[in-house]
Amino acid sequence: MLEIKQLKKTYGAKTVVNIDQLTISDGETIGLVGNNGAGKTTLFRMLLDLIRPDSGEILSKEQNVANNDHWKDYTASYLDEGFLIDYLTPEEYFIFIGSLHNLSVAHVADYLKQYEEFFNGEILNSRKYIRDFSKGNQNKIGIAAALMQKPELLVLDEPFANLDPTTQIRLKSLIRSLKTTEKLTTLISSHDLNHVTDVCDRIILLEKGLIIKDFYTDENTLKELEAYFSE
Ligand SMILES: Nc1ncnc2c1ncn2[C@@H]1O[C@H](COP(=O)(O)OP(=O)(O)OP(=O)(O)O)[C@@H](O)[C@H]1O
Repeated sequence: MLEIKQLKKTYGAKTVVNIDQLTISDGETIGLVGNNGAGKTTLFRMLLDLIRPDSGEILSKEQNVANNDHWKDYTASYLDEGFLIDYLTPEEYFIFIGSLHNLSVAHVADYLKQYEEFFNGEILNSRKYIRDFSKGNQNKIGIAAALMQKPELLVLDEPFANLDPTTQIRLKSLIRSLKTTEKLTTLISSHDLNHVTDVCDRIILLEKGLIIKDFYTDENTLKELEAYFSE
């Protein structure tokens, strides 16, 4: 699905992403971990062509994301509330996103039914603008909207942050079920080592833009990561 080659991004004198080679296969659920400033969001932003690398490339289905738009047909993402439209209600936003994917209002309403539990009664029919929702509820809106296009690749930046424990657990079930039913490839950055090792089958550890570890999760992964981060 993805191939990263000699990717570098610098800000001033500081190299914030420096990845020589990385391949991500179809259907993998990848957890990107690393302390503040490790380069996780910068990597995601380059993957979504929101910023350009200084050198190197990111190939999605063998095509450079910086040179063509094909990846947009099958890639969904929610990085932060900048992806939302503040002055719309959630319903208006979902209908707008649906229209981008040629979905009718009725289709969108039908799609949203499956998120009833995930929304926990707090999102729909609330007569509030998106800007007036809590950060956690904004996350839920962004994630549900991202999934509307039935993506093959999903990119989520710290999706567990600001979610209540019940929704964190529901989000993990959602990610697992999309992996099984849709063979979705997912990239998640997270500071929550527990959740990320629980839901991901592969962990990539970034430090100062470099990949320090890249391994498949097993029953020892959480302990190994905790040991690494407590050094
Ligand atoms: N536009 C920018 N201008 C200058 N420096 C930047 C810019 N964007 C990011 N950086 C720097 O790049 C480094 C990596 O930032 P990034 O946000 O990718 O880290 P992160 O791993 O996502 O961190 P966090 O866990 O805190 O979200 C940081 O040192 C940050 O200050």
